[in-house]
This record gives sequence, C-alpha cells and structure tokens, in this order.
Amino acid sequence: MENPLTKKWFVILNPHAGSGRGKKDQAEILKRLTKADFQYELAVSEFPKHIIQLTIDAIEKGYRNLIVAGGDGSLNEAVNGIFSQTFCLPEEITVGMIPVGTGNDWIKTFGIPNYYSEAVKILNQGEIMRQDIGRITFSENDLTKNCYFANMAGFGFDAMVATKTNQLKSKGRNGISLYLQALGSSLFNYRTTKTQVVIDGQKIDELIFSVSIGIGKYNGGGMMQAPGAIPDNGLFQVTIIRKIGLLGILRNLSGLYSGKYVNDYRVSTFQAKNISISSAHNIAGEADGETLGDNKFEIDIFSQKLAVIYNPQKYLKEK
Ligand SMILES: Nc1ncnc2c1ncn2[C@@H]1O[C@H](COP(=O)(O)OP(=O)(O)OP(=O)(O)O)[C@@H](O)[C@H]1O
Repeated sequence: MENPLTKKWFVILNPHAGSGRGKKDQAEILKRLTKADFQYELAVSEFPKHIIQLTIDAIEKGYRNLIVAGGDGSLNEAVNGIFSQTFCLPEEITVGMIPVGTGNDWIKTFGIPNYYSEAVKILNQGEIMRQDIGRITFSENDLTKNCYFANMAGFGFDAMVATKTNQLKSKGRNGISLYLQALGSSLFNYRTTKTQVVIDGQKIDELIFSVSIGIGKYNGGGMMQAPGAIPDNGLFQVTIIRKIGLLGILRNLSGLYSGKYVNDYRVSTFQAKNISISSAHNIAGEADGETLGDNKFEIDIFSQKLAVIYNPQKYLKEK
C-alpha cells in the first residue's frame, strides 16, 4: 500500500529565524500554504538543533516532502537530519524553502524569492533539481564528528565572522547590516594563520586568511564568495584568500558582493571534490553559518544527493 504521507508536506518552522520573524510571521506563512492547497503537518522548533530531530522524526513517520520555513541554519539542520537518518535514502526526500532567515544565502543561488507569496508559488510549481551536499569530518572535544552542508562552508576568517554574526543575532540584532558589523569587528581581531590545505591532492602550505567551499555561490548575507560554484556538478568551488591586510580587504569589499574579488592576486579558486584543512594553530570552521570546532577538517562531496525545489527562471547557474 502506498504511504499516504508521501503526498503530504511536513513543514518545519523556526520561530527564532530572522531574529523572531519566524514567530511573528507564522500565521501568515501557514495561511499562504493553506491558500495554495498544501496538505501539511506543522512542527515548530523549540531550541537550537531541534530541527535535526524533527526532520528525523518526520521521515520515520513516513514523510518524504519537507518545507523549511527558516534561514540557512534551519535548512542546514534539516539537511543534517536527512543525512543522519536511516529510514530511507536521502535521495527520496524533497526539500522546499520558505525564507524567513536573516542572510538567506541558499535561496539566492536557487532563485527563490524573498517574499512568502512568491516562495509559496515556487513550491507549488514543484520544479526539482538535485543538488550536491558537502560533508565535513572534524574533531570536537577529541571526538570525530560529521556534519553536512547545503550551501557553503568557511574556515579561518569566514568562521570568525560566522561566530560574531551568531553572537549579534543572539543579542537580538537583525538585518543584513549585522553581517557588515561582524565583518568589521573580525577584521581587527583576526590573524592570518599558517594552514595546510590539500585540494584533490594539491598541497598548499601558507599563511592563509580564509578558505571557503561553495555548493551555492553566496555566504555572509549576500557576499558572492564562490561565484563559480554550480550546485549540481559534483564539485565544490574552493576559494582561498592568502595573507591579506586590512586595506586589501577594504579594497575588495565591493568585489566580495559581486564575486570579482576572486581576480585579486591573493585569491585562488579551484573546482574540487576532496579538501583537507589543518593547522598547528586553531582555525575555526563554519557550515552554512553554523560554527564548528577545532583545527582539522576533511570535506567531501555527495553528488546530486538532495532534491530541492528551485526556480529555473532565476536559478544562477552561471555567474
Ligand atoms: N525555538 C528556538 N529557539 C532558539 N533558537 C532556535 C529555535 N529553533 C531553532 N533555533 C536556532 O535558530 C538558529 C538560527 O536559525 P536560522 O539560521 O534559520 O535563521 P537566521 O540565522 O536568522 O538566518 P540565516 O542563517 O539565513 O542568516 C539556528 O541555529 C537554530 O538552531
């Protein structure tokens, strides 16, 4: 007998996303889904990382279609639920997104509009693409852990900015300007670190400012950090920024938004499947804006592993 829940949607809403926008807009989001004839069950996350468990529970119940109403962190948790459960293959799950977050960087590559009515329209059209998913293996408190990401991971300076951004969000700060504030304050505190990066066997051992690894193109609330990333080509775009001073960063600030900063002589880009990053010093990591611990990371890619609803008209395949 066919599982009736394969046709129904499981909606996971993060009330905390967008510094409380999820809670404020819950009724409006649900109204729009109902008006568009979605059959759904709702779960509201109650604490950080709760979406991972909500996702696993929904899949165990038989749901195969998920809608995440939240930001990049919420999507990241849903992806981590999908890839850590054992009730079905991750390929059997479809994920749609209603953007409620602050940065909402994943949607920018996939052409999802930042308005509820338009986002629900895209969900209704139901156009699917299979995107790549990244996995990071790292150590935390001497334990080896895995986590997955759907958009971008960053190491070094990127991770410090993510940590500062999350601190500002937890103080209730809202809006895109908080990314610039986090960037500004990180610039004064960050030290370039001697780092070993191995990209598909090619070794780099230098003073490195940051490494970003993109499936999607955007990070940090609209910065095009991986302009050459293509979400379904089975390859990450790896962007490495070598030692750079404050002036160099300030000169490249607008290029960070347009993607043109990759032309700077201190920046190198690669298309790769396997990356390892290590340092004798602490270099932090972040995955889809969520901070990870310690100083040694292995990153690999699962090609076309997750079905996501996207907007073919606005999808940013090429820069
Ligand atoms: N009920 C809750 N109370 C507190 N935090 C929560 C709750 N539910 C989820 N979270 C946490 O909220 C955090 C932020 O969510 P999310 O990233 O979706 O929004 P955002 O930070 O505003 O958007 P973006 O990441 O796109 O900038 C996540 O780290 C998640 O663990």
